[in-house]
Amino acid sequence: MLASPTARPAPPAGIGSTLRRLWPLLRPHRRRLAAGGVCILVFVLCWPLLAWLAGRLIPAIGAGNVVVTLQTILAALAVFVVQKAAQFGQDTLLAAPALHVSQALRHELFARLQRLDFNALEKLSAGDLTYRLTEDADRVGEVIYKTIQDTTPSALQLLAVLGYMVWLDGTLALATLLLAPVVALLVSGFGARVMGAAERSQQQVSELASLLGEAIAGLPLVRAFAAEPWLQERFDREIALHRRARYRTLRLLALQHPVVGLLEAAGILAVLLIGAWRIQSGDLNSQGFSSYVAALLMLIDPIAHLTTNFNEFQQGQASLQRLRAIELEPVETPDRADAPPLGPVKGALVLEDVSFAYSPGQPVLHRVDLRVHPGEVVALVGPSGAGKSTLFSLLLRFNACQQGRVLLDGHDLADLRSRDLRRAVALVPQQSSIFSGSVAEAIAFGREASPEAIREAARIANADGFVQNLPQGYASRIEERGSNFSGGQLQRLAIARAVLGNPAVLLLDEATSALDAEAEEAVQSGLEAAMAGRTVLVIAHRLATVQNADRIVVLEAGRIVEEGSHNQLMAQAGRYRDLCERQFIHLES
Ligand SMILES: Nc1ncnc2c1ncn2[C@@H]1O[C@H](COP(=O)(O)OP(=O)(O)OP(=O)(O)O)[C@@H](O)[C@H]1O
Repeated sequence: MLASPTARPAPPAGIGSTLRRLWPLLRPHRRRLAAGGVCILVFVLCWPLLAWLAGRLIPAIGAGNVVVTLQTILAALAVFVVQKAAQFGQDTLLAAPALHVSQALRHELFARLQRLDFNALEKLSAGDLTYRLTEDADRVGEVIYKTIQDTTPSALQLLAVLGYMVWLDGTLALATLLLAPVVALLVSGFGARVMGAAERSQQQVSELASLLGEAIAGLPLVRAFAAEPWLQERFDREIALHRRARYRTLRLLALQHPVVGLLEAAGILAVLLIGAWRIQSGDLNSQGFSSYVAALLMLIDPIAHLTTNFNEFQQGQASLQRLRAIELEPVETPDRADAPPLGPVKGALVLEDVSFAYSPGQPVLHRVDLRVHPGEVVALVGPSGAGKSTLFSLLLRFNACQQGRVLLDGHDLADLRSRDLRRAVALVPQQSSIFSGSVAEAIAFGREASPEAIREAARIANADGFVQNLPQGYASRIEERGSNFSGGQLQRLAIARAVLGNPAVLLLDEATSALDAEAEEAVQSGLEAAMAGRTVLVIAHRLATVQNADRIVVLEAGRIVEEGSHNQLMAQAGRYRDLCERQFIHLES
């Protein structure tokens, strides 16, 4: 029952490919980015200026020179005001593009999800996908924001301050710089390990989300089977795995901060020693050295930011990779560029020598030939796994047959625009999944429809009566999974949704769930009205539909084994009669 597979992993992405992936999303915001860039520049250039002022200030304080001290403090204050204003500009100007990018990323991914190949989609877990589109997308957005608004200024600050230090005293700067590669190596080494650990921990959360998705949907069933301890144990196992994976990441991060911090402290102490030697040998004066130390202290902040951001960048890359994995899943075959629009449809369906397999070498439909005339009602019956739902999936072009052709009014379905096809062929699924929202929205389901058209569809489906009796009529809210409506009411809404666009063909997957006699009668009367004047293919479970159908087609192991009216097939004493006797014997008698 639980946890379907997660999307396959994408190959590892480097920083370059990450930026290449994100740049098209950033491009529309280049003006704001440029303005933000100017603010960053002002912000960054203020640092060497402040270091220079510190060089003047510290000796002036030491000499008790109040005038110079006051002048320098006022100048520093002015620089701080400019710098903080630039920082505000940079943060506000760059926040919008960063947020837009994460929104665009989510939009693209959701659009991709809507186009995914049905088989690929069915194999993916809803919980895992939800996690990717929420948490992973959020993390990527956060990294984009940080990279633009924090990492870039920090890196530039580092460069500007280092440049100033080299200008002050090359030898001292060289000694300082010798430490930098050691720090950089350690940081990047840690980064790679943090990324690996983060990926494992995110994968674990995904699996947790898959389990939760299934658990929440199946909670009534779990309770009915008293399987709570089993599910709890399974959940506990997942959260323990998650805790362990998360702990590994946190331990790495915990180790990284003191190691980098220690290196920095040792570096500063070494610089102080070398500074004393430079002053002694007369190569540097105390003002220059004060300035140098101030600049050195100004390096700590950007290094700390860069280290943290680098880790977050690595974690963000793990998330981006998980998002990219969705992009690698196959999508539905797009419509042919020259697909002609489908005019008015009569509803003639033809399956010509159709064979289909989900996996190579395991055919589910074998050389099926079927002709359904406009307005005809054909019931599909057959044992479980015979291929009835698969046949429906071909008629909606959720799947394409590997051999033969499926035609609607003489047009090969492969040549039609999927949107046209799905407007002409409407589905009433077995489980009437209705989206939350108002009743009118649930019937319209994204299509332009006047209130009258919606009401008319509901009237046909025998739903208008009960909807009118709701306190807010068609504006009444349907909760998630239709929990505030009865099974029969939801089925009638699903019928209304199907007939709204006046489709020529109706595919009915009759609900097998037991409705009470009254609800069943209400649904049945809705169905009969909906079927009038349309070609109907029905996966039949109700005896009434089977008996009233113009033709009954018996499918077995992917082949049509019998065809005819109820009476003809009963007279034949073949598979159909056998099925009837087994399934409906009490009704027959
Ligand atoms: N997405 C899929 N991937 C692989 N195999 C599938 C998939 N869907 C269905 N099958 C297989 O194809 C065969 C036909 O399944 P199908 O759902 O079409 O049968 P059915 O007649 O509708 O059964 P039921 O009455 O139980 O719904 C079964 O063996 C099933 O296991």
